[in-house]
Order: sequence, then structure tokens, then C-alpha cells
Amino acid sequence: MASLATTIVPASTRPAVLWMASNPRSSIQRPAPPARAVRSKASPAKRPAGATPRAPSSGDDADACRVRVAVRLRPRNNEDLHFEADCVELQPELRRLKLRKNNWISESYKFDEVFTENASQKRVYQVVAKPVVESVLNGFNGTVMAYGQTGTGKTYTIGRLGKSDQSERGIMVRAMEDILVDTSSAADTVAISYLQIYLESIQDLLAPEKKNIAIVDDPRTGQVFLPGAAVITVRDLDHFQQLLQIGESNRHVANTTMNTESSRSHAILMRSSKGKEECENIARNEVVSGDGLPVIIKSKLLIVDLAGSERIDKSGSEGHMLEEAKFINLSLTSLGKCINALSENSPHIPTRDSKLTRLLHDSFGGSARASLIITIGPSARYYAETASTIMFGQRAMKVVNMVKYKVEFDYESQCRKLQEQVDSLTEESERQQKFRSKEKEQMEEKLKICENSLAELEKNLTLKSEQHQLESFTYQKTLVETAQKYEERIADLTKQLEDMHVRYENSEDHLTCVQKLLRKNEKLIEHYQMEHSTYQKMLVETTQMCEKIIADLSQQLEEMNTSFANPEQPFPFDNGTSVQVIWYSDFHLFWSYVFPVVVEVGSIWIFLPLRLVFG
Ligand SMILES: Nc1ncnc2c1ncn2[C@@H]1O[C@H](COP(=O)(O)OP(=O)(O)OP(=O)(O)O)[C@@H](O)[C@H]1O
Repeated sequence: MASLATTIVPASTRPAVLWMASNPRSSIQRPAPPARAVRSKASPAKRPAGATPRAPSSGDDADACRVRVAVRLRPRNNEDLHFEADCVELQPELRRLKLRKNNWISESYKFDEVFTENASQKRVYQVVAKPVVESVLNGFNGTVMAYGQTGTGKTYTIGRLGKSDQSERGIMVRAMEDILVDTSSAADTVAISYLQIYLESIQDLLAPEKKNIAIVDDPRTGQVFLPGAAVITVRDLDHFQQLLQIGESNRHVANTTMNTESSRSHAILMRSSKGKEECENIARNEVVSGDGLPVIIKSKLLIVDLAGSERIDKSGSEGHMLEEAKFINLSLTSLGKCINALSENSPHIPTRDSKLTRLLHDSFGGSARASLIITIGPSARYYAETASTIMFGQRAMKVVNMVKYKVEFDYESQCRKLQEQVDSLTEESERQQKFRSKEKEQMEEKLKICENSLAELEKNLTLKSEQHQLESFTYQKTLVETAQKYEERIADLTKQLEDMHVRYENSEDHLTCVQKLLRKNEKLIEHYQMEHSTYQKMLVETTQMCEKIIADLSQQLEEMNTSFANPEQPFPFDNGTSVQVIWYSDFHLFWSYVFPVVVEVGSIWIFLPLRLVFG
């Protein structure tokens, strides 16, 4: 069994990895789907449903699952210009590389692709990484790894951000670009972890406080996990580039004689994803037989930027850097051993020798589709390092992966779905309960209002009834009283009537009496009239007589006055006789006035009743 340890020249290193998800529980082996374009947002491609699970064994199948290896030549740098001789000659059209040991000895090596120093980043991605990315998007695990001597362009090829110049973008950014284009569904997620293996300790480049992260193997499926690593969901490409930048700033880098920015750790970017539509497809057609459980395919992509191998005597590493270089070379040697074992179909693969090989256990030489790009410099000065790298690539080309299609029942999603249903039902139930209790409260309130109204009505009714009773009583009383009054009145009236009858009868009697009296009075009137006329006659006569007397007397008086005035003339009543008349007017009788007339004649008083009768 050939060992890479013997072929890899101990040197400095700087590895990096991008990791994409896997299914830890159930896996079903399936053949690799034919390579095709990365799915577009508009029409996401489905994995062929009829693929039959089987492990590649030989011939075309074995070749289809073989690790693809491309070699990339770095352009000359200032140091290379000092050495005129190149040790490599590329024949890209033949996919061959000629390695010249000296002017006489040279060897040719065939690779899956040979990139000259003029090869663009885009072309490198399309040839080396894109098929793996497509494979990952179809549900397979995939690994892209860069290996090479320090300063030959691994980080340039893998991790270049290309923010200012998009054409400079490396494999990590371009892979994520394709993944994000494919991950259009809201159900799909893209999450990454970015780690470094530094001094045999796995550290989180996105959460630097996480050091010495443990590797967990699933003995049943052979899957590798890093449960302690931060998993960040990628929002978009800008976000991803920011994450890469953060990771790069946390990566251990040193200035060596061979590279001013030499990575002192292996960087590993892991990307995990899951596709709902594919799961449904598989659930319907292939995997699930009527149990109705959703399945999910998780695929994992690892992009690894290995630390560069370096010869300590050439890199000039000392002290801590020397310590770093030893660890780097140790892990790379361990990787070489594993690749040797894999290339020779050895029953034992010493993956447990280093953190790097443990981490790559299921991704390189495991169940993943893998591509390796080896980077070399042109200078003959580094012939041995270049030769070692080429041999590493040549052995890697013999590694055949057992590409597996990872399917697992999506208990988590099913559980989440059921939980959502339970939550929704609970929410609905609570809502209903709230509604019912609110309704109950409202009903109780209404009932209370009704009861109050009823009580009020009853009260009013009682009051009214009492009032009515009182009124009725009063009315009855009044009625009785009125009846009594009427009865009394009737009695009175009856009595009055009787009285009136009596009086009428009496008045009739009286009338008869009056009539009788009238008749009597008529006679009396007649009598009185007669009497009146008699008296009138008498009055006239008396009056006449009195007037005569008065006249006589007046004459006598006159004569007497004359006598008094003439004393020689004798007074008619010289004998002393005088006459005086006295009148009384207030004396009257029925229908007549009686005037008493007193006449004094001499010493005799004569009383004369004078009666006036009015007819
Ligand atoms: N194809 C290329 N075109 C242009 N420049 C390149 C190319 N490859 C490498 N370089 C340059 O060479 C230098 C070293 O490259 P890089 O750091 O990528 O090497 P490395 O293999 O990652 O080294 P290390 O292992 O020490 O980290 C960088 O300045 C880089 O820009």
C-alpha cells in the first residue's frame, strides 16, 4: 500500500473546508445522477426518480464516482522570475502535465483538467466545483478541496471574495451563488459553518470563542457531525461574503518566506441544505411506502482550503510557526495516507490519525462526490514539493467514492408540522374557549340585565298591582260612597218629591184657598172700590168744604191781620175766638191715606179725619 506520507514533502499548510449537510439517520445508496446544469429558480430540477442504488464497482461506474483531480499552475511571482527554469510544462488540450526533473528526465501525468496560469477563476469553478455543487443540489454530499505547496494559490482558488472584481471570485463564493439561485423555495434553507483546524484543534471561524469543537461520528451511517459548530443561515450572497470575511479575519495567517499571507490552518466551509420538493418526489415514488411520513434529503458540501505543505528548511519557519508547520504537515501526511489507502482499496483507512481526516471521513473517499484541485508553482526550485503535490493528485484520482443518496424521514419536519397543527388546534380551541367564555360572559351579563329588568318589572308590577288594588279599593269605596250618596240623594229626592207632592197637594189646596180668597178679595176690592169712590167723593166734598173753610179762614185771617194793622177796626173774634189747622201726613191705612185735620175754633179743638183713597 502506497503511503502519501512518503511522497508528501513535509511542509507548511493551510487547509480550509466548506461543509454541506447530510442525513445522520437513514441513507439509501443511489447511483450518481448524470451531470447537468445547476437548477434555475424558475424550474428547479428533480433528481431522477428511477435511479437504482448501487455502489460503483468498476469501469464507467467507478470512473463516474472517482475523485476528480485538476491541476492549476500559479502565475510566476517575483521569486520565480529569479529562476529561469521551470519544472512544469502543461499540455492542457491533452490534460497532461510534464514534470521535468532536469534536462534529461521528465515525466508526464494525466489529470482530469489542467489549468494554465491564465485559467480564469470562472473556468476553474465550472470544471472543478460546479459538478459537485450540482450533485449536492441533487441530494448528494460533495467535497471540493484544494491541496498544494504553500503560496501556490489554494486560497486564491478557493476563498477569493472578489468583492471589487467579480471575475476574481473563488469557488466558495461561486458555489454559494449557484446554491442561493437554486434555493428559491421558502421551505429550503442554506446554512453554513466555517471552521479551521489549527494545531489539531477545530475552531469556529464565525464564533471564535468556540475552540476545540468535538467531532461526532454516527457509527450506523458513518456520518460526521460537528454539533458544537455555529450554524448560520445565509440570507444572500452579500451576507455570505460578510461571513467569509469574518472567517478570514479569524483565521491564523503568518508571513513566511514563501507567502506573505500563509494560512496556518485548514479552513473548512460546510454548507447544509434540504429540499422539500425532492423529498415529496421521493416519498411518492421511491422511499416511503404508505406510511405517509415526509422524507427530507439533506446534502452537505465541504469546501476545504488546506494549509500549504512546506519544507521547513525552505519556508524558514521557526518557533511557533515551526510548531504550526509540524501540525499542518502531520495532518496532510495523515490525509495522504488515507488517500493512498483509498486509492489502493485498502480495507483499513486510517482516518482517525488526524482531525482533518476524521472530519473528511464521509466526504473524501466516503459517500460524497469529490473534486480536488492541486496547485503548483512553475519554479524548478520547488521541484520536490511540486512532484509531491502531483503524486498526491495522482493518487487521489484513484480514489473512488461510494456516492450515496441521503434520505431520511423528516421526523423533525413532521413533528414540527404536527406541533404546528397541535398549536393551531390549541390556539383554535383557546380561541373558541375564549369566545365561549366571552359569549358566556355576555350571556350572563344579558341574563343579569334580564333578571334585573324582570325584578324591576316584578317590582313595578307589584307596585302597580298594589296601586291598582289601592285604586280599586278606593274606587270601590268611592263607588260605595257614591252609591250611598246617590241612594241618599235618591232618598232625598224621593222625599223631596213626596214633599213636593205633599206641597203640591197643599199648594193645590192653597191655590184653591187663594182662589177662594181671590174671589173673596175681588168682592172686597169691589167693595173697597165702591168704598173708595165713596171716600173719594167724600174727600172731594171734604176737600171742597175744607177749602171753603180754609178760604173762609184765610179771609178771616186777613181781616184779622188788617184789624191788627188797624186797631180801630174790630177783630172778628173779639170774643177771643181763634182758628188753627194742624196736618199729619204719616198716617195711612190700606189703600187710603187718612189725613187728620185739627181745626181750633176759639178754645175748641175740632178733629177732622180726612181720608184719601187711591184707586
Ligand atoms: N492563479 C493565480 N493568479 C494570480 N495570482 C495568484 C494565483 N494563484 C496565486 N496567486 C497569488 O499568489 C499568492 C499566494 O497565493 P495563496 O495565498 O492563495 O497561496 P496558498 O496556496 O493559499 O498559500 P498558503 O498555503 O501559504 O496559504 C497570492 O498573492 C495570490 O494572489
